[in-house]
Amino acid sequence: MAQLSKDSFAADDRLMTVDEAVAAIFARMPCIEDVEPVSLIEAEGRVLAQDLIAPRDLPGFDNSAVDGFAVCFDDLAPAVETVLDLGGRAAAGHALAITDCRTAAGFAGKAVRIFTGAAMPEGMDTVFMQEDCRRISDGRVSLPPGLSRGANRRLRGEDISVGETALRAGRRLRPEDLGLAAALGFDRLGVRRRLKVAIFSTGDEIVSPGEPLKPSAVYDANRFLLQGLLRRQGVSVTDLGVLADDTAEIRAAIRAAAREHDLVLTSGGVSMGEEDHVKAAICDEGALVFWRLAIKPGRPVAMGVIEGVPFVGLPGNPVAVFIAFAFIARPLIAALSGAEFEPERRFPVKSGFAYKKKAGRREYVRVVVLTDSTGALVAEKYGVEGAAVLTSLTRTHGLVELPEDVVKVAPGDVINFIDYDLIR
Ligand SMILES: Nc1nc2c(c(=O)[nH]1)N[C@H]1C(S)=C(S)[C@@H](COP(=O)(O)OP(=O)(O)OC[C@H]3O[C@@H](n4cnc5c(N)ncnc54)[C@H](O)[C@@H]3O)O[C@H]1N2
Ligand code: MOO
Repeated sequence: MAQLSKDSFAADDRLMTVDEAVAAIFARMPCIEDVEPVSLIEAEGRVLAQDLIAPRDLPGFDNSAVDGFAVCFDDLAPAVETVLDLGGRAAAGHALAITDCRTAAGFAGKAVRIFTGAAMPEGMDTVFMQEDCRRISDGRVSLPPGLSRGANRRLRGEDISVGETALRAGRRLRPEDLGLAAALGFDRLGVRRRLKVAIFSTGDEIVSPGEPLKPSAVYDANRFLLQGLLRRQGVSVTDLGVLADDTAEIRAAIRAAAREHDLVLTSGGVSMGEEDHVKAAICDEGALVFWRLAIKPGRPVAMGVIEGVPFVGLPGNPVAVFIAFAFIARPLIAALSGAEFEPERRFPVKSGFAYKKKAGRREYVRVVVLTDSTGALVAEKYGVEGAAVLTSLTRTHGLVELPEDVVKVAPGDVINFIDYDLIR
């Protein structure tokens, strides 16, 4: 794997903004090169390694979008109903069956009974839906006026034409992408190998669920939160458990993890106290590339390079883990995996709350989104604020993003909402 140098990022005294950190990650982070072929069904969530070029037109032939009657538009009377003889039958997957021998030379002046997906008979350009037509018993059909030329016909190549780029390299493949690839005839795709990510929690007070809880200990929420978040990113996760607040132990564990993985993530131990050993371990074992960003929650997040492998020390508070993961670790994973990364869409909503904040940092407020009596979407802040409050994540819909320059929000102000589904 390509390795990062110790001086990959330049740090200065001012707190870096989230945008600066992400831009630096994308500018400097080498992505994994290895590509593996996988079956289409295994490709969901994986990162496409090369552009996928359409080897054929889609659809491959002009065909009917409805069950009904195909005609040549020029055979229709402009303003009144038209009665035509039926000359054939076109069913999907079958050759056109000519039912009227007299028309074997062509269908001029005839209609053809046609079904959805059947190829358009040559020379025909328009299809009536069967429920708009009247069958006349002697093999004729009455067609109403008013349809436009080309109605209910799907043109060859209207979805995608041969030679066009169907999916770009770097696409994290979604179910609909697999549908498109399959429709173009691909049964395997070249994807980047899964990123190998190691995680561990730190802290003398942290106990794995299932174990007895000593006084003043807490159960490890972060490893489980993180594993879920990581799985959704399509990476392979190694759970290294909980490490005590011991710099030597943490240093050794991080070094060993870096040798076997593409990325190491920890939680806890990155703030100011003398018990915060993770930051110290990164400085000793490798190089700190940033520590503390202009973001709340999540400010103490640390990033480093150990043995050429990126390392992110997420803060201990679970909400800080969630947010620093969404806005720092997730873009980093995209960069390392060679995946495209676009800032997730923000939706304007009305604020239902008043809020004050410091200039210069970006804040994320956990909110429920409701509809008011005028039909407008209103964001209501969750009642309990702290970054340790897990129910503030489980009982809300998403985050309101308050940019660096904002210092206060009043009820009724337009603010930007990000649904959790877009960031995990
Ligand atoms: N003097 C200062 N104190 C703190 C600052 C600061 O700037 N100056 N920053 C605060 C902020 S903001 C955060 S966030 C936390 C980050 O602290 P650490 O990353 O050093 O994390 P810990 O001190 O180890 O733990 C913080 C908190 O989270 C709990 N925790 C830790 N790991 C887990 C886990 N796996 N599952 C559940 N809960 C966990 C831990 O028990 C603590 O309560 O620092 C503030 N302090
Ligand atoms: O930045 Mo801390 O993450 O608010 O609790």
